[in-house]
Amino acid sequence: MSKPLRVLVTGAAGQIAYSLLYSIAKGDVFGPDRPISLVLLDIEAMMGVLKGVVMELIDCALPLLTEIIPTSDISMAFKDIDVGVLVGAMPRREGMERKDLLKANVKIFKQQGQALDQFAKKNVKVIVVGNPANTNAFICKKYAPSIPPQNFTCLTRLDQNRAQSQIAARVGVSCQDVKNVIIWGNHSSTQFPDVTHATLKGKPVLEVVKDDNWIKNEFISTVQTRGAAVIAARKLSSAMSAAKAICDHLKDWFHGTPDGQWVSMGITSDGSYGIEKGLIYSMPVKIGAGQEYTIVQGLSIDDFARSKMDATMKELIEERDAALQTCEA
Ligand SMILES: NC(=O)c1ccc[n+]([C@@H]2O[C@H](COP(=O)([O-])OP(=O)(O)OC[C@H]3O[C@@H](n4cnc5c(N)ncnc54)[C@H](O)[C@@H]3O)[C@@H](O)[C@H]2O)c1
Ligand SMILES: O=C(O)CC[C@H](O)C(=O)O
Repeated sequence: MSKPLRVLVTGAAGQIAYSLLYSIAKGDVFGPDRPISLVLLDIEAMMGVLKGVVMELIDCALPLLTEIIPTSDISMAFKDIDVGVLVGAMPRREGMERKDLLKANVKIFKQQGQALDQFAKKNVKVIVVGNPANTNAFICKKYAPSIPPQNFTCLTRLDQNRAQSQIAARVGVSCQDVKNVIIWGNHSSTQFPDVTHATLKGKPVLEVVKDDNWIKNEFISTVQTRGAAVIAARKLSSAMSAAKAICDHLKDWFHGTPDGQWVSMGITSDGSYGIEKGLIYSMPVKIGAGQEYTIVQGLSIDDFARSKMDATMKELIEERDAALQTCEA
C-alpha cells in the first residue's frame, strides 16, 4: 500500500461534507489502493457536531481510512496536506444576495490562502467549493504565492453535470451519452453552459436536439439558476449533487479524462479565449496521467458565445475587485 494521501475537508460539520466524506474515505475518488488520512476542519462552535461525524466515519469501518484528524486549528489543519477541499463557508439562503455572501466569505479564503502558503505541501491540489467559488479561489491563490497558480481550482462540475442531465432528459437518453458540454466563466447565474461542441452518442447535440430556441433560452437559464431553484425548494443549498460533483472533479484531476473528452473546471486563465489573465474562470480542460490539465484550444466561438463569455468575465472582474477591497480594508 502507498503512503496515505493527506486530504483536508473544510466545513466538515456542514451538509456538503456529510455527503462527501464517505465517498472520499471509501476510495471512490483517489482509488481503491490509496490510504487516506482525513483532516476535518470546522469552526470551534461546530466541534460537537464534528465529533458525531467522526464517530460515524469510524463506524463505517473503511479499510482505507488510516487516520481522522478533527480540528478547529487552521495551522494544524493545513499542515502537509496533499489535497485541500475548501467547502467551509456560509451558503446563500432564500432572500440573500450574492454580494452578502462575498462579504461574509472572502476573508475565510484570505486566511486559508495564507495557511496554504505557510503549512501545506507545495504541490497541494486545491478545489474551492464555498461561494462565491471562483472569487474565493482567486483570493486563496493570491495569498498563497509559493504554490503554483495552476494548483488552485474551483468547482463548476456541478453546473456541467446539470447541463449534461438537462440535455439527456430532453432527448430521453442516459446522461453518460452526452459528452463535452462546456461551462464557461463564473459559478453563478451569468455562467455560460455551451453545447456547441457537445456530442450525444457521437452526433452533435445541436443536430440531435434541433431546437435552437430551447438551447439558447430555457436550457441556458435552467442551468444558470438551478442552484437557486434547489434553495427555493429545499430551503437549503444543494449538497448531495455538490458532493458528487466534487468527487467527479477530483477523480478526473487525479486519474485523467478519457480520450477525446474534456471536463470543465474553474482554473487560472492564461489569456486563452480572450479571458483576462489571472481570473479563475471555468474552461474546458483535458487531464493526462500526470495530473496536469491543459485548456482545450481552438474551439470556435460565435458572436452569441462571445457575448455570454464576456458577460460572465465582466461579473468575475467586478467580484474580484470587490473581494480585493474587502481583503485589503
Ligand atoms: N461551487 C458549487 O458548485 C457549490 C455548490 C453547492 C454549495 N456551494 C457552497 O458551499 C458552501 C458550503 O455549503 P454547505 O451547504 O455545506 O453549508 P453548511 O452551512 O451546511 O456548512 C458549512 C460549514 O462550514 C463551516 N465553516 C464556516 N466558516 C468556516 C471556516 N472559517 N473554516 C472552516 N469551516 C467553516 C460551518 O461551521 C459549517 O459547518 C457554501 O458557500 C455554498 O454556497 C458551492
Ligand atoms: O447560491 C446559489 O444560488 C447557488 C448555490 C450552489 O452553489 C449551487 O449551485 O447549488
